[in-house]
Amino acid sequence: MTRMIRIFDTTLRDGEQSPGASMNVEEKVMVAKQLARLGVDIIEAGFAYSSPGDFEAVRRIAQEVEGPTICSLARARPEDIDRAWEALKGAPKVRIHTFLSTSDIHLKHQFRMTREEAKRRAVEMVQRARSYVDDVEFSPMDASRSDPAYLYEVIEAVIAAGAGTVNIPDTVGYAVPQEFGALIKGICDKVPNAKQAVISVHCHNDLGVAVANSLAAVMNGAGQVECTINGIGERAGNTSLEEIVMGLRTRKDFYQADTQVRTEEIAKTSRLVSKITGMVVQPNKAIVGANAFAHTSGIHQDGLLKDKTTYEIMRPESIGLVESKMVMGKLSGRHAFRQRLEELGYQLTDEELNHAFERFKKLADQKKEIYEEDLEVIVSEELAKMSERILLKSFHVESGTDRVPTATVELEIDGQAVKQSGSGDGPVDAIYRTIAAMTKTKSKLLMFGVNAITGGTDAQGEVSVRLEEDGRTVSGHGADTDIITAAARAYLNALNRLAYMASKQAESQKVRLI
Ligand SMILES: CC(=O)SCCNC(=O)CCNC(=O)[C@H](O)C(C)(C)COP(=O)(O)OP(=O)(O)OC[C@H]1O[C@@H](n2cnc3c(N)ncnc32)[C@H](O)[C@@H]1OP(=O)(O)O
Ligand SMILES: CC(C)C(=O)C(=O)O
Repeated sequence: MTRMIRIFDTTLRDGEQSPGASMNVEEKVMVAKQLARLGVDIIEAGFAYSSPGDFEAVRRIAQEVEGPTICSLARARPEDIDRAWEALKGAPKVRIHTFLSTSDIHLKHQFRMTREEAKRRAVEMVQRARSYVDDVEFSPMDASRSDPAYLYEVIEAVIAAGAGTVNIPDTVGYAVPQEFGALIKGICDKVPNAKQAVISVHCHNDLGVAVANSLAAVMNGAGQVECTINGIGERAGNTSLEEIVMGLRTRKDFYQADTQVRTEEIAKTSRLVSKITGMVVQPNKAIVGANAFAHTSGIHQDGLLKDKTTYEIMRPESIGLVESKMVMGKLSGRHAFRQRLEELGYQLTDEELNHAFERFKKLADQKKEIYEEDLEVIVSEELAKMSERILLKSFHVESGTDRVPTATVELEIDGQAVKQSGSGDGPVDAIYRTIAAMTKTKSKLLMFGVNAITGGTDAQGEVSVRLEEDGRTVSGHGADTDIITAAARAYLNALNRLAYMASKQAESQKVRLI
């Protein structure tokens, strides 16, 4: 049977402990609303005692965010617990999360408390929190470096005092997966009342194993995982929400566990947190990194084109991305090259494709990534070998402040001379409208751009246009010292490409019919 693991998001508390990641109240409310859309079970909205801003953030989130339980952190001190309650009171689903260390290192050097004093304080503060709310969580800070026998004693005592969740933190990221899994198993097996509470885990990533530790904990009985979006948090960060959630969802067969998270909201939430905190997600980050669904090598691209499951264990749509990305570069093969050209609207014969592919490989040796524009230059030069159906013979334009711009154009279309006049809003518009009428094109002009290739008033001007017809998009270029001539050439260049592609498609359909 699949167990449902609670997701406790602490992006707004531990996540905010990342250097430079602090968020203002409005930003925190915005993130919390997105976390609710994501479907997390609990949002740790902040540490109410720590500052007036955090108090206000906890208060606003508790009042305004519907769905998840809203939680405030509080030290094991009466003033912290009282302040947490002040921020949370009146809201429907709230939790107070109090904590105190159990490791001798912390008790001796930071708290200057005996084990007995710490246990008594923990119990008193859980009871105080329970006097305000039903839902109380206790964390024995630095649990993974604590004496297990003493840790079990404290856990038993706080559960008896009313803690419904006991969270086991690997505060300094010291534990490794087998060890941490065994610690959770020890707690579940040896603490007599462990079943009366949810055992949670909170792992830090100092050794890069926060997610692995959390998964090991789930295998050994943990029912809640604390985590942050993009894995942000104190020092090397926390367990990343997207990794734990997708790990459990993708390997439900193995873990027999899942979460209620709406994974389609993951990419959006990751982008929001990154934008607000200014913490850029590394490109190779699992799940949400820019490369997580990008395929570069020819063999992988070929496999994917045949069937996505060959090289993808999750679909990008499952985290809210539109599709996986094939990066065109020196490691790409012919299958992916043809596919990308077809997406751009080019249908090439095998021979044309082979020529273009050779040129593409040469270019890819010189450039890290090949963009659409590079592919278009390669293909257009291949296509330039084709015979042009429409040739410009001459044109004449009249325009001025006191007359309607008119153009007279002479073309050769499939060997036939044609001449026609027309008008427009300006000299270029007059020429374009006249050519469109002469060629009977149904194409739409998507883009028109002018660039000076050299400086001065005698500069060579380059015009680029982009046309769309029947789902095919092409660009056309024309250069001349006369900008109107350059514009006419660019338009005809694009029209010739559209005509060529339409004829290629018609040919391939004919072949298929035969
Ligand atoms: C593992 C974690 O991530 S825990 C969460 C960490 N987050 C933060 O610290 C962010 C918010 N913190 C703050 O704004 C401040 O530290 C405050 C407002 C909480 C306290 O500020 P100050 O009163 O100036 O104390 P300061 O931060 O210098 O020292 C911490 C004090 O809290 C005590 N303390 C720390 N944790 C706890 C705890 N869980 N329970 C009881 N007392 C604690 C320390 O022993 C120390 O007490 P002392 O002054 O008697 O020596
Ligand atoms: C407050 C606790 C859960 C914590 O953040 C830690 O120990 O890292």
